[in-house]
Amino acid sequence: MTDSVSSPVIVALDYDNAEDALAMAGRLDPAVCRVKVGKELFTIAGPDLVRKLVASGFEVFLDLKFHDIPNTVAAAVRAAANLGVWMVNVHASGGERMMQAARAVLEPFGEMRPLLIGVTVLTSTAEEELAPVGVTRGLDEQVVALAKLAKESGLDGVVCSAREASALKAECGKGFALVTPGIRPAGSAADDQRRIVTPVDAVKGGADYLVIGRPITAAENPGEALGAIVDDLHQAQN
Ligand SMILES: O=C(O)c1cc(=O)[nH]c(=O)n1[C@@H]1O[C@H](COP(=O)(O)O)[C@@H](O)[C@H]1O
Repeated sequence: MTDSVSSPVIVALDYDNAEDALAMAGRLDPAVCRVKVGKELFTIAGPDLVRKLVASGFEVFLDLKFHDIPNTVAAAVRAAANLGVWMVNVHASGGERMMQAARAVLEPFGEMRPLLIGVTVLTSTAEEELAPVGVTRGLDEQVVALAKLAKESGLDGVVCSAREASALKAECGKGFALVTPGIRPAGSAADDQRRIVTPVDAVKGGADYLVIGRPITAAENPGEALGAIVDDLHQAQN
């Protein structure tokens, strides 16, 4: 894990065009936060946009949540590594062979390889939504089981809700990164998220990275919104 960035915040650049994404990145400081490129932006703006963000000094989380046969996922993860991203993710529910293949393909990149992260249960998912898709154990149990599988498959960490962070730290250990979306400063709208936690509580619970989109990008002054979150985190640390 790198500590070249002074806060654990990863700003989700969820835009439908490269110009808006680059404009937002231009208002952020790569020494203070990282940025995330997800499915919509990548589908529209593609690898060029990722290269531009990397070239402007940002550590980029390429959030495409790969889930496919092992060969296809491994090839996609290699392509992401070739873009110079800092973090890339796959769905842990894709299984052990898929995750192992994704991890193996990063070996030749050595220390330059991106962190490989497994998605457990999306933060927009509520407990009652699991049974209809065939998951009969409880949500917390499912998150822990997928995180353990991701760890055994050689991954560097998982995406989970900060609500599950302390249980996962206990199960998976300190060096296993917990990346937590569904972060909402007190008083912000939950939007479509279901398992939300404030930034300070997330870090106190053991989250290593906080993925934050709308509370920053939809704020009247995104720089101030980020600054307020970072200040709260620093105060909570001291
Ligand atoms: O992998 C992710 O980043 C992710 C996983 C998850 O379980 N939940 C989740 O919200 N995300 C992403 O995190 C971001 C959250 O954005 P906001 O809800 O606007 O803060 C979005 O880009 C989501 O795609």
